[in-house]
Amino acid sequence: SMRAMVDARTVACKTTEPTGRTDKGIIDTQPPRGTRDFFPEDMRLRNWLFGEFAAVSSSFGFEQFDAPVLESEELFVRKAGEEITDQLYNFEDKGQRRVALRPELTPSLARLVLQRGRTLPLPAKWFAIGQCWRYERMTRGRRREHYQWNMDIVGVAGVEAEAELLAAIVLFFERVGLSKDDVGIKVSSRKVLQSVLVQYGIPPESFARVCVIVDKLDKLPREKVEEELRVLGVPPSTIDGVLSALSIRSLEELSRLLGPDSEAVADLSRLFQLAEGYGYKDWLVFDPSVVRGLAYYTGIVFEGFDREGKLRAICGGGRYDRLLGAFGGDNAPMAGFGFGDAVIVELLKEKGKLPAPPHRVDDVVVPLDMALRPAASGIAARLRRAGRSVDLVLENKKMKWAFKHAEKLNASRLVLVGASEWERGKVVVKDLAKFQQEEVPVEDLI
Ligand SMILES: OCc1cccc(Br)n1
Repeated sequence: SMRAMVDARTVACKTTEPTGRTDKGIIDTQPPRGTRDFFPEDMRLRNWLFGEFAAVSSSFGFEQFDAPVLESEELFVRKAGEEITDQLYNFEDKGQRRVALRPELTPSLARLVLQRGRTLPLPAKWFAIGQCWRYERMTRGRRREHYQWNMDIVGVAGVEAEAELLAAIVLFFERVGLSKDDVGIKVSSRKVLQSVLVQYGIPPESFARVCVIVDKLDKLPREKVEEELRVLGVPPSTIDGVLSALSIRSLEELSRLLGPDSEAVADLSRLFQLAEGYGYKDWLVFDPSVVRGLAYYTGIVFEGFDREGKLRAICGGGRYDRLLGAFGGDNAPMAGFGFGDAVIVELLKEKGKLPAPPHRVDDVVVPLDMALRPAASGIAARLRRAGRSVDLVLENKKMKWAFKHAEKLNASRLVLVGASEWERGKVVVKDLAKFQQEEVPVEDLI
């Protein structure tokens, strides 16, 4: 067949020329480095996952938004040494504009909020599911794109916003069959680190960079982190203070360290109290070593993790009250999270809970001879108008083939359009689940 020939010739050709064409003229059928194709079976899983994201978002009354994958580079240029901006997929376009493929959705959200300005009714509860990009040297062979679900609340200063966002994450986990024994959510506040740095006299303008470096503690050896902090002018004595604060594991201890009127303690205590109300307190783990790697977080931060500790963070988020100001606008309180499409699939696979949604149709319609093809097309049209999914057999096939085809498509019914029945204004409907058939007048067919 054509396909076999193409495959054989593709295999036979060793390398592709820079144009992507082999010396035999076949294009490279692989997707660009670091990207994925979604064949139908992959798309069915993706549609299932995104369907769960959207269902949770709407059960929280959130509205969906989107923005271009391509954004002005200035949206993402931050001087805090984040991995996400170091790996920006940026370039100059043919109009000499500095542009970038978005590495995250939050800056676009901020841009839309600024675009609406005071006309935006607050609180705004928006969600998005969008493809995000990074340009990573392929030495690490990691992906360069993923899809991320975001939920954000604009205009709520209290930790009630974070509690609501955490509730959405918990509901998602429950919906996909994961329990608090499978996953948890580490919660802290950047105000912990902030107050420690103030105690050690570190200037506030270093705060974002210190957070980005401290976030690497679970990725880099400690001396590497200490080295990066030292380069930033954070003396070793401060580092010890910071690291000891991050090893605290209870709010009582934190309160002793930071004092009774610490904002961090107040925020976290309130958050755990709300979590009790929602009923997801047991999903939370107070862990001040969680700072997250995005420069703009200012308060509560959190990240979902697998209790077996085999995988990277499942999701992450927090409060970022100063992002609009960083874009030159008036600040508004904001909190949100990002939830990628990769780790969750790995985790569900591990847990044997990854669905494999089958392709199916309601009806297969088969004309039993060529002259009845227009009639069969009319039957298919009628069924489709009634909302049924219909596979109309487009070539002249025998009954035996039609049966096998209907089974492959997990069809509920096989509708046969045959000459003798058609003369009487009827078609034969075989119920493939109950192994019974009946003659149905066309006007009664749905
Ligand atoms: O989570 C960091 C990230 C950003 C963009 C693309 C990919 Br893949 N990963």
